[in-house]
Amino acid sequence: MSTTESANTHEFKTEIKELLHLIVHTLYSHKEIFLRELLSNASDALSKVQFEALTNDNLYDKDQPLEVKVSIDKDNKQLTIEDTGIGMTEAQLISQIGTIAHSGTKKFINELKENQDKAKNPELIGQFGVGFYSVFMVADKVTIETKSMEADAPAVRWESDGLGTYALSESERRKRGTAITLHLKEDESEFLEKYRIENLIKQYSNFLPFPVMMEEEKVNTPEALWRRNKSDITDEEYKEFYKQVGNAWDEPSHWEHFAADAPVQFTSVLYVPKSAPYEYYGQDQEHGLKLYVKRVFIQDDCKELVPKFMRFLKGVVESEDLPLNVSRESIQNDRVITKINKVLTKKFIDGLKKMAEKDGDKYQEFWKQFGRYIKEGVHGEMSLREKLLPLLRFYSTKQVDNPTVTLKSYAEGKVTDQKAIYYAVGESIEQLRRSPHLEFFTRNDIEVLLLTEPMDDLILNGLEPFEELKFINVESGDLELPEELKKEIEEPEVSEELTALKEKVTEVLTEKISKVRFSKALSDSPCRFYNESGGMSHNVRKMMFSGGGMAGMPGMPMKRDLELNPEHRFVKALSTRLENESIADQIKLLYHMANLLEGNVDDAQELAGLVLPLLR
Ligand SMILES: Nc1ncnc2c1ncn2[C@@H]1O[C@H](COP(=O)(O)OP(=O)(O)OP(=O)(O)O)[C@@H](O)[C@H]1O
Repeated sequence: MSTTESANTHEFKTEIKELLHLIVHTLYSHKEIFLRELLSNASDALSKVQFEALTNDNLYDKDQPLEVKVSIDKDNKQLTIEDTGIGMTEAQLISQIGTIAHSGTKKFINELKENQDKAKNPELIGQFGVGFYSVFMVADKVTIETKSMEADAPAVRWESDGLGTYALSESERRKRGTAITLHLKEDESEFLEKYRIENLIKQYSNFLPFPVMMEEEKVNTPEALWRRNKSDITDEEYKEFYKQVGNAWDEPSHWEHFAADAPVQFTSVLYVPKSAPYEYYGQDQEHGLKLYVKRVFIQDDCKELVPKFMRFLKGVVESEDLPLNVSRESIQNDRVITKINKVLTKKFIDGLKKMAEKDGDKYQEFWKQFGRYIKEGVHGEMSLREKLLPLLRFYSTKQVDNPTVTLKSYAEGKVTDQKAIYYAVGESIEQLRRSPHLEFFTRNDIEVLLLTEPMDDLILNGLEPFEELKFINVESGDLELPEELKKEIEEPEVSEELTALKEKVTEVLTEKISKVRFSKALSDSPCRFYNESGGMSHNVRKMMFSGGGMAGMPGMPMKRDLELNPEHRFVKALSTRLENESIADQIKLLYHMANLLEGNVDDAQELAGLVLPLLR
């Protein structure tokens, strides 16, 4: 390459500089992970070339054995990891080594800038895989020499001290693949010790599917763990394999290892991680299952192997019944894959059921982390709904410490004539416990399920009755109460003054309220909202109108209905002040009160303006 020094020196992108800063300042207590990251990249590169070899006759250096070599040069303080994988062209080197692969990692880095506490939690950071750049924790200079599998692509050399720039030049390399040489920092000589490197390979990368060689000897055990006999595998081995296959730092909380022969042949190990992925709502959240066919790695995060709500699982599926040349496109409609999906789903759900029966505490932990995924399944997978319903767990007015209530246990505790399963949705259990909506139910000993996810309302609302009990939000205008209790909240006869108050409230709040009613449902609170006219509960409204694409959808009822407690002294007092010149402001305060009691603020400025005079 006849380029000048300045012409082949490139600047890192800002995001890479940020990542480097983060790595050096937060991950130093786990320096050794650089080796795992490099070996995992090498193994991926080997898998890709193995797959390519199936169809590509022009593959460069086709007969190279597929392996990784790790070598130490003590005199020059260098550690080299070399693979015979797919290699990189110059353009690939620039684009792949120069960007952060996972969109989640980018978001995470941004958040870290705002919340430094998170940066102190290496487990959290570990969820993202910092990748290649972890080398700069131990090296002050790194060289990559790489020759792509494309026959006519020249070999390239990349070199950087990790401080802001990297240099590209021509490389002498003739063999296909990539060699990464680390010039170790002064105090990192532990990584020049053969036993140390061997131990790390065994600890983190033992199950890589290709041999990892040191001085002509194989260090790892590249036999596929999932093909071995269950009874021969120790828990430690399963946990190790999880870390490697899931690119994880934590331990799995649960795993299922099974093989099926009919209706389709496959073997799999599925893992449930200890904690849920950092980002639930990310649209592009990855699936964690790898697909192998006849020992050849085909695809990472294969979405078709399980329904979407099971995307938090990590692990491996291998089948003999698929052709080696399956492509991403053909997988989507493949009948074998569909069958595997069915069997995996059933086995997994059965496994959870068993866990719930045998070890309630363990299931609780699972539920706290992954319950929202199961609810998503209940909502989205009609054909699985029946199977998933018994897995649901809830907090309730009678069970505020742990989510232990099932639909079945709820139904068993219903009061005479109860026709519905009542539920309330809010920000937190603490806030819900004090909600005015619950006063009536608590007084009458009717249990109410307490839910805190924005989507919960939509999910329960969409369910068919359970054992003939409909799902009804406590905010609903029609609670379908047992006959005997109906009377209790029927609109009572009230005094003339109160009737006049109702008219005044309707007039003052006409912009925000559709209907006003008196009811004795409330005990301690002066008022609450209910939904009769619009039928949309607070949470659904919030989800639909907050920022999302549905904001301002025409025809969507924005107004709510207001219920007043005729026995409350504040309401009674208001009714005696109808001629007072500040009555409109006082009524507006009533509206704000209903919001505050739900834990919300609507029009904070107006509220502040109304409260200020009271402080004079
Ligand atoms: N040994 C290698 N051979 C070929 N390509 C490589 C090699 N090492 C890295 N790459 C390329 O560089 C990219 C970036 O690697 P990096 O380790 O930073 O992230 P990643 O492996 O994609 O993700 P992760 O964060 O999970 O490690 C890889 O996706 C791959 O395309």
